Amino acid sequence: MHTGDQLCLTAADLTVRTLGPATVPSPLDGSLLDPRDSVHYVAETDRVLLDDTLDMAVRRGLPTRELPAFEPGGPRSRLFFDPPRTRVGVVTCGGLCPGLNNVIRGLVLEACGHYGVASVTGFRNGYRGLNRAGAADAVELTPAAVRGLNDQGGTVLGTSRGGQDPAEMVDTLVARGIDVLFVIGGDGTLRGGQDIADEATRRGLPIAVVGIPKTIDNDIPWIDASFGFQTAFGRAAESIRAAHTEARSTPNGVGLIKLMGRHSGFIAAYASLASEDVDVVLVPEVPLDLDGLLAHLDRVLDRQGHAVVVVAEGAGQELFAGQPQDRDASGNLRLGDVGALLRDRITAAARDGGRDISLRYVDPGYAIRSVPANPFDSVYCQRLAQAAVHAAMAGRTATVVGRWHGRFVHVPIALATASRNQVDPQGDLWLSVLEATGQPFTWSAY
Ligand SMILES: Nc1ncnc2c1ncn2[C@@H]1O[C@H](COP(=O)(O)OP(=O)(O)OP(=O)(O)O)[C@@H](O)[C@H]1O
Ligand SMILES: O=P(O)(O)OC[C@H]1O[C@](O)(CO)[C@@H](O)[C@@H]1O
Ligand SMILES: [Mg+2]
Repeated sequence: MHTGDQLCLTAADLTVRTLGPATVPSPLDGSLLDPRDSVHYVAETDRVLLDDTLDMAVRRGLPTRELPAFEPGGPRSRLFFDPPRTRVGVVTCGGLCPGLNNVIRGLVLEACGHYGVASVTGFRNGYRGLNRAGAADAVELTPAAVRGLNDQGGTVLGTSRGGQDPAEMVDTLVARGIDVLFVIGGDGTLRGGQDIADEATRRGLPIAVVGIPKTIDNDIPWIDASFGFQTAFGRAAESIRAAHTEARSTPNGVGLIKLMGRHSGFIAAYASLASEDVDVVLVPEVPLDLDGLLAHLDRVLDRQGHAVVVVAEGAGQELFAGQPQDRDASGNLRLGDVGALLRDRITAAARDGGRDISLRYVDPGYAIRSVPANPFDSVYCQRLAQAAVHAAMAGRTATVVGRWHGRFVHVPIALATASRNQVDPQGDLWLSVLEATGQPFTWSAY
């Protein structure tokens, strides 16, 4: 995220929607320390500052209380919903991501075990499960039903892409008496959640819609990281290590690894840094000049006898200019296959230059996102789920929970979907990549 984008935000942009006054005492009283002085409860007046450098805060020239800041996540002493009369719904949408099942389990355990809600319904196969026909497949989620889910990749509820009518989805919620809907997904899912929340508000229905940020691409802004991202890049790093071993074991060995990342190159950047032996990282955020890349590779091969190139699937799309662009059911662009293009062009350039290379092309594809969450993500998923239940029970809606600079916060969905988190080519992450790989700042200047 660019500093300039952050400085444009005001306190109003960070204000989350609330369904109404919170008057119901939390049932968490009694299960915790003395509620009068428990550090557990969040003070409603407290905030988590958006800016975490002194210079940024000073540049705003505002009194401290008026600095833009997020509402903190966590349990409130007063709730909007009365737990035993509250019905909860859960849906998972979009591509798979490590930790989906952990979040489902966490939501059920927190909502049932701690708040004692009336029921938790799982809607099957993404937003499709909320349309008239799909609702028939909904399942009851109990603590017993979610036991052991945390060890499994995928989503026990199923998922899908493709739009549904918000009015029909709200009809389903009304028919089933759902008061709180948790939407687990990426930017598309959050936009869908916002539509549902807006439709409910239009009808004067007090239904809370709270998002939990899922996406291996880590492209949701104003959140340190989406869940599953760390597991996914860890898995991707294993593929890079394998490709590196292959490359360095052969004269003029070239390892080419294609990783997911439609518009954001975080997986490629982090997995490459984790592997330490990458010579070139290509991300969607940095324009690619093929001649510059090929010239650089030639020098790397001269110098060390092998080379490792990591390419995010969204990199180098400018090389497909003029070709017809297709979209998936959710409206996401289908990208040109940059991995195959690079494989062919690197091989052809080496042949033309009289160099006999051995290129190994590795595309771990879905293997990085269908695995169970690693320990870090397991903890993160559980804590996000708890934060989501706290937020919803206190009446927050059109809100996504996340962590900002290490603290759990409530982010308005409108803000989380207004832009995309991307690798900043001027930022310190990309600088680390340049330092680790030794690749040039721009290809065209090569
Ligand atoms: N602009 C939008 N408005 C309303 N609903 C949307 C919008 N974009 C996507 N959706 C719906 O949200 C669901 C998930 O969207 P999508 O397939 O883009 O995945 P995602 O949530 O962005 O996750 P990921 O990108 O990690 O796969 C789909 O059912 C889709 O129709
Ligand atoms: O093939 P599918 O399931 O549409 O998913 C592919 C896309 O999903 C993502 O992993 C995001 O979930 C992208 O990086 C990737 O392009
Ligand atoms: Mg998306």
